[in-house]
Amino acid sequence: MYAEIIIDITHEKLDRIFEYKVPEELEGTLAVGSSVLVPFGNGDKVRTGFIIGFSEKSSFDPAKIKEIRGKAPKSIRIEENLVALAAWMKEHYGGTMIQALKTVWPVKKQERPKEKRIIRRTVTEEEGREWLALFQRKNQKARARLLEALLENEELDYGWILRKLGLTASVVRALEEMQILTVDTETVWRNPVKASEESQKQIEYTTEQKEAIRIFKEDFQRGNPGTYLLYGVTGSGKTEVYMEMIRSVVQSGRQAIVLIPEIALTYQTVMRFVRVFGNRVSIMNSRLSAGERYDQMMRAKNGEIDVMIGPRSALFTPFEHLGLIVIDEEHETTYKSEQVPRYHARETAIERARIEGAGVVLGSATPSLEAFEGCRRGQYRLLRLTQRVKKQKMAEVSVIDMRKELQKGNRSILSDCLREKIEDRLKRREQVMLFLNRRGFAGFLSCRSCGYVVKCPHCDVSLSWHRGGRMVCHYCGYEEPMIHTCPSCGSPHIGAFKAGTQQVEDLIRKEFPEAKVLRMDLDTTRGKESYETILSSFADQEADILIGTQMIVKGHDFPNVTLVGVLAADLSLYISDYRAAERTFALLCQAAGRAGRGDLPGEAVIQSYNPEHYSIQAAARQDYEAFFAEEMKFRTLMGYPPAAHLMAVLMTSEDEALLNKGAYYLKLFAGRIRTDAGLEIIGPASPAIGKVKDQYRKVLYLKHEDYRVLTEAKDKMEQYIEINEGFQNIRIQFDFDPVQTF
Ligand SMILES: Nc1ncnc2c1ncn2[C@@H]1O[C@H](COP(=O)(O)OP(=O)(O)OP(=O)(O)O)[C@@H](O)[C@H]1O
Ligand SMILES: [Zn+2]
Ligand SMILES: [Zn+2]
Repeated sequence: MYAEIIIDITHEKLDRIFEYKVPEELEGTLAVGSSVLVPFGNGDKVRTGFIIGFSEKSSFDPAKIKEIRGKAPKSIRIEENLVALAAWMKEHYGGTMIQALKTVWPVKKQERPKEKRIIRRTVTEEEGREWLALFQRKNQKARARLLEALLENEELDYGWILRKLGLTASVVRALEEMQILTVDTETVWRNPVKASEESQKQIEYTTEQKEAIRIFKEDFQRGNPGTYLLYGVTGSGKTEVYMEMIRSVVQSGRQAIVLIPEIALTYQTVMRFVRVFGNRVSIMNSRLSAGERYDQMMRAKNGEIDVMIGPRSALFTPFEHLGLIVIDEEHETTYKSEQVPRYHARETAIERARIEGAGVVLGSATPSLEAFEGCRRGQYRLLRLTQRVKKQKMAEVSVIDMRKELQKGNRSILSDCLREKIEDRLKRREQVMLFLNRRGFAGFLSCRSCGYVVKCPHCDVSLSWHRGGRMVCHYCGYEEPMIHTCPSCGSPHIGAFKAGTQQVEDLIRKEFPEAKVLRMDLDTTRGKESYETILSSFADQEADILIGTQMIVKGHDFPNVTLVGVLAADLSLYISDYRAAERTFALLCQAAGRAGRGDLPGEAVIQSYNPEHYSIQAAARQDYEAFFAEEMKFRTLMGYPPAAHLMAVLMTSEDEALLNKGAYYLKLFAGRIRTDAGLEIIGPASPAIGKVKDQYRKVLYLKHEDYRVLTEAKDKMEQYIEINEGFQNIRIQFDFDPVQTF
């Protein structure tokens, strides 16, 4: 018997299957996904490898095939289904098989769970009392204290009781030798979710909710759930629908994964699930330690939980009988991985569900073009929630032309209209959210006399002005003190002109000194808990105005918010990215959706320098379908996803001349791959950011309607790079249907 093995080394040249003989004594104990020790390379150094298949016959001379040395110690087998998923990911997104395996099974073997020691009384109560009397007679106080505690509780936590009673380990050992107690070591699967006392409130589903639930349940019970898009306006009760679907999945003995963008993975959201599923729910997020993540994986594998909630990587939770994957806010760009393999969680979830016979529910108020187009093509089933649960009206939206404000002589970042409405809300003691599409105190620094922009010497991006008089690079962290004269022309008129959240806060405090203001952005939420603290104090109405970046528009329910202001709505339109309009539309709708979720009607004010743009117009009317129609025309015309597929080939090197040469030859090669199929090649271009951490970057884009033509091109390019010495000092990555520009 022979095993097909992937060696645990990330190196493109070793990205192939190696055959090893399975020794007789190991036959039957190894399976696909097992990790083993094998001799490899010069001097037969022992390496770890993963088994991805078996064969009866070898394709090489059996005499030359080496033998597996043994199982890798303390290793846990990767589920066979996840090995299959990894193979699909490698094929679909590029990268090596070992990178794909490590993506679906991110647990490193040294991440052992915490161990807990427990002391148990082994004698009866009566015997115990006799021993106690003996210790007291002999004046052995420490022994007596421990035994007294054990007579009250048959089981005690070792560390805790020693600390509490001020005992040493030798006391425990003495009683252990007398066979009064035993010390057992147990593995504790740490649970980050603490089940709450609050019980779940009873709700009567709306007609639309019932219909969505019914359709899913029927398909699921028939054994062929597919992919659904739950397209529901903000506040329409999508989360309740997911929970009901999950309940039916769990009742039939299967498990569910709920993906939520990290930013929206709040205590509020998690508790809603805990109220329904108790301690059968777990979460996975980046704030958990490696050990805690391991524990959650093991709890899932051991069948101790039914529901896993988490960001993108929770998709790989090793459930035994997966029944449903929910992707909330499916349009979010964070569902695309920025590490090789650059997978998209939506596509990967659909593939995992296909392998395991599970269903996928995508939910959004502003679906991605991919999801809505998928429904139009009949690949996904559309489930609609058109009404908010309590029939609250959607916020009334007004668009303010900021160019006209300037003409009127208003140079402030607040339009007159928004200022008046804020005043009004403060009087009525209702809450306001102000949303700014940017991070930090200010944007770039430029010279008003000559136009010079201060840039990072390593990254080719502009430096940002931070409080305390420093200029900071947001890509690499480079800092220097603020300059006061222009290095190019010597003019003193150099400074920061774009507004940031901190500047908005300063302005609001000045204009509305009586208002209590909170600010939430990356700078104020660094600490572990501060994000929750800010949100809950705003929810408890301890502040009147919340100012923030995109993180405040995500999925929070603040019933007393009746006004949402969007400052500089179009900033995200100027990013050179084919998804800029889609992102702008989604952000504006989500922002407007924060207003009027309680009993009071809501209003939103969108300030823009480009108010005619269709994404802003459609967002003002909250008209997704109008936006979709307009945007699809653009994507079709330009051959962008989802109308066609796009593959970015990102090349980086420290050596600029070598990179330019490599990019030239790679393009030449790409042009010869499929001359018949109309493969379009764009570039090589210098990305918007031409240099990061002293690495130069170039990018090629390949476009085609058929995804398979692109994966074929990727395979050929990989082969070309591998045999070509010239590419040794150039790093190359592939990105399919990228969600960002390089
Ligand atoms: N049928 C219902 N009856 C009463 N309350 C409901 C019903 N469905 C949902 N709710 C409540 O309405 C609020 C909004 O619902 P939910 O959070 O599920 O909506 P959503 O569509 O996920 O919201 P969003 O995407 O805007 O964050 C929640 O407090 C939820 O408990
Ligand atoms: Zn200047
Ligand atoms: Zn930098």
